[in-house]
Amino acid sequence: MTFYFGKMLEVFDGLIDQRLKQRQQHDYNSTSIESKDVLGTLLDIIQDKSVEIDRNYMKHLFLDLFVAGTDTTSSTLEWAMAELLRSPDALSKARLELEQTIGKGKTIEESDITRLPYLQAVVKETLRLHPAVPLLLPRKALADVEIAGFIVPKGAQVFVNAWAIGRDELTWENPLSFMPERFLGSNLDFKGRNFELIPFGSGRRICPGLPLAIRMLHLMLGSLINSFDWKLEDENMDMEEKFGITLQKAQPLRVIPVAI
Ligand code: HEM
Repeated sequence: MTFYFGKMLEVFDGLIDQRLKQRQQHDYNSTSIESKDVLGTLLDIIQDKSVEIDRNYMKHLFLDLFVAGTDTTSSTLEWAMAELLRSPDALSKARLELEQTIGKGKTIEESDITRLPYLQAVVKETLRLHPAVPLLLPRKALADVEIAGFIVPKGAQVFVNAWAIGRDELTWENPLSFMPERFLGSNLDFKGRNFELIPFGSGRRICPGLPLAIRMLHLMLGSLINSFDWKLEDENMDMEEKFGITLQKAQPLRVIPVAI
């Protein structure tokens, strides 16, 4: 792990050097896509506000964003595809909605997402059953606290089991079934206000990548469904989970895209 982190830090170093060089060139375009990404924004802040941001901090910020943002988003997408391929009815509904709203095979734009309630419900249902960070990030009690008759002593490490909350039969009807319909016409979402669905956590340490992750998930999932038909390599797909900091599929999803 340390080896890979070291390699990534080297890559970031190279990118920062390259970008600094570009910005010194006369034809540097301050409105280009690159200048608006995280690195461009940080360099703008340093330049415009004359603040010093240590290069080492910058590299470790990028490392945080990569580590926190890649496996989480890709495994959620994998679970969403796996669930849809096991639920032909849900897949047909998602596909029909895309066809009718944006047109078969067309590329999805960010602005289309609000017009795709079924796709949004599929993403919510996937995050309910397969929260990528199942125990959120650990907390530490600052003082003795009593919750529901239990004392959590000062200094105790506390995990919040978002995975179990999403499968609680007192809250969810048929908790183990993949039913995106349960979210249609409901205001319940994953932005930290509804404690029955907290795949991104809640409160001041809620996932800062939520807005990006959500856009990416809808765009990627919608594009995959709208651009191809999909065939499972093995009809008896295994849905076992591999437990870890992130919740992965134990057996990677293997599917064959078929041209539409
Ligand atoms: C489906 C995708 C994602 C899920 C399910 C997810 C989930 C989470 C969760 C549960 C936490 C801990 C929150 C808590 O304990 O209350 C977290 C923290 C974090 N996430 Fe995400 N995340 C996702 C994508 C991303 C992306 C795309 C980024 C950035 C590009 C990101 C950056 C972070 C960072 C930096 C933290 C630590 C925040 C802190 O400690 O204050 N995440 N995420």
